[in-house]
Amino acid sequence: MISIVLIQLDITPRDTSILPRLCDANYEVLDIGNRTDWAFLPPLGSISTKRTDISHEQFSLLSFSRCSASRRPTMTTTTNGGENGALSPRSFAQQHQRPRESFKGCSRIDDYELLGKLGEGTFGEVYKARSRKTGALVALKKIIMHNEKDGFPITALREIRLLKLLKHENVLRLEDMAVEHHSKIIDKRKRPIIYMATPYMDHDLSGLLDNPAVNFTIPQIKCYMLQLLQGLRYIHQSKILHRDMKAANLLISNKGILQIADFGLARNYDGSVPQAGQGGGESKREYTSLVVTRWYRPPELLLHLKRYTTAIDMWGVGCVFGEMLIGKPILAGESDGHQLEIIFDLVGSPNEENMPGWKKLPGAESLTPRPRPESLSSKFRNHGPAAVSLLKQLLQLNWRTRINAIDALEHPYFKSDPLPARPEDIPTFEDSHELDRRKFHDRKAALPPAPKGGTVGGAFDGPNVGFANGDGYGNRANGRHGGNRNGGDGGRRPAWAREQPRHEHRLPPRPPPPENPPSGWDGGKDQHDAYNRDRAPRNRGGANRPDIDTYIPSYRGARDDRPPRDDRRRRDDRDDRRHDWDRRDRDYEDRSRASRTRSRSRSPREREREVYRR
Ligand SMILES: Nc1ncnc2c1ncn2[C@@H]1O[C@H](COP(=O)(O)OP(=O)(O)OP(=O)(O)O)[C@@H](O)[C@H]1O
Repeated sequence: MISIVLIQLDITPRDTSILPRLCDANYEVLDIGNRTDWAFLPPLGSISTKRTDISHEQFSLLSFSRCSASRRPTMTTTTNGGENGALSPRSFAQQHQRPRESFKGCSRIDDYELLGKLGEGTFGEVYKARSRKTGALVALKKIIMHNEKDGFPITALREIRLLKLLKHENVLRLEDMAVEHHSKIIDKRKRPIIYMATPYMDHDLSGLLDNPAVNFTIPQIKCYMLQLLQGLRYIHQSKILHRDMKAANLLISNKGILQIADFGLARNYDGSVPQAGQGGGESKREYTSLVVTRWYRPPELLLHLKRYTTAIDMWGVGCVFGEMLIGKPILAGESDGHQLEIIFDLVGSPNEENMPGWKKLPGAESLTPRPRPESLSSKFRNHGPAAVSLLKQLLQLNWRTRINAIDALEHPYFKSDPLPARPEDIPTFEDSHELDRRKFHDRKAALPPAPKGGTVGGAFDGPNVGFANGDGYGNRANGRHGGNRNGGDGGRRPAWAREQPRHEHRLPPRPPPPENPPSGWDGGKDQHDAYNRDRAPRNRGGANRPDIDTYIPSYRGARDDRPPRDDRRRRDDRDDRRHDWDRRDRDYEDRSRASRTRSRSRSPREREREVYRR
């Protein structure tokens, strides 16, 4: 399948005949001319894992004004006239090409003033910048090229393509693309760097929850949840799976608006869109199960279901909801096996009743989970029956009946007191992004220790306070409700009836320095910090635990001794898809003999392609 076409040629009658066919196939004609580049963007979902056949230079010619599927023409004529009579293929294409004035190509990086770094992700770094043309604040996401021979990264094309098509208040907008050309003196052979420009958002949810000065109120949580569900309902109705739902991918402005971001793993799906009262339904086809950051990954993906649905994103919404309620991630697994264990601890172990067909899933074959009841109701009881009910429906083991966004929006939780806040009524906060976590951590470390044996904790509580004094979900061991400044009143009123939920220290414990440091390690402080930040928590199961740890995209295999990719070196220790070299190698070692043989016979790039094939 052609992923993107950019052709430079003299137009001949034979050549022009492809134009209407491309229009028919919903390709977007950006420009045609006698001796010029033709640029076509592919229809949604047609991006394959083959070479993108497009260089950065060519890419920078493309136009990035918004398009919509409905605007595209459909051609009913045949290439030699057909129903449209006299219309020649070339005239047809010319009539349907985008107006020339909208074809403006990318901006230059000089059009922006860089103001600082906001985040470092799997696929690039994100900077805060100001447009010199409009004065508007933007976030510039740098697209990193890993293998220049393969052309422009397919993941970035997917993300750009999807963001261009989506238009909703609760979905991040792609406003522009910017190109940075290398200075001729330094290295003019180097490829230009491309950035995606999106409106600047003051916070991401993960950064905001880490900010000790911020305490979410219940109306605020309801307001964010409603916006999240509205955005997701729109995404799912647009036939798109997000596949990386997590707090760090939810951006929030100081106007109280929440937007879903990071479509780097998103793709369109086949089959019908969710219907009210019908959960996520069934999938028509298979996709890769190696998606979603582990802490937000649903049990069916951990058990390698390939016919998954929009329900995978709804599980992530459940995790985010729980995280907002207790102020820290609710399911912080240390490996895939551990992740399943803690899921079963929370929602009960799977059986034919609560997860029909689970035993037949590829990852369940050798699994015999210890039978246990659900503990969610008691762990979240302080947040009220409506919150527990919604959380239970979002965190349902059975993906077929897990609540969908349409029904979740109608849940009584949003209609009971206290009612959701209006976005404009939510207070403003200091900017809080992924990279601010360290700043907040240091600030907390500088605070005086909480009084020994005291019941007042809140922002002064250490990382384990919830578990030491209760169960970490806002319940105290002595049976009283969370006694912090957000929720504690000695148990006289249930926490859910008050406005402030519990908010605890969310940073996971700092792991020890590496025993087998990655190549290039010299033990310097920066390296040490970066390594520790990036490193996933150690496997509690010990060396013999037959546990694997997966996250995609996995670029390095057991036999790959290339240095780690720049963008994988710095990794948030809560999101472990990006690093931990020895663990990833062990992951490959632990896989079945067949897949090991297969993976060793392929280059990391081929493995990466395989991951994205679906
Ligand atoms: N428009 C924006 N405004 C403010 N901050 C942003 C914006 N876009 C991204 N960020 C910050 O950058 C971080 C990483 O962005 P994003 O998730 O899009 O990149 P990524 O490379 O796909 O990351 P990841 O691998 O974590 O999914 C976000 O968590 C957020 O803190």
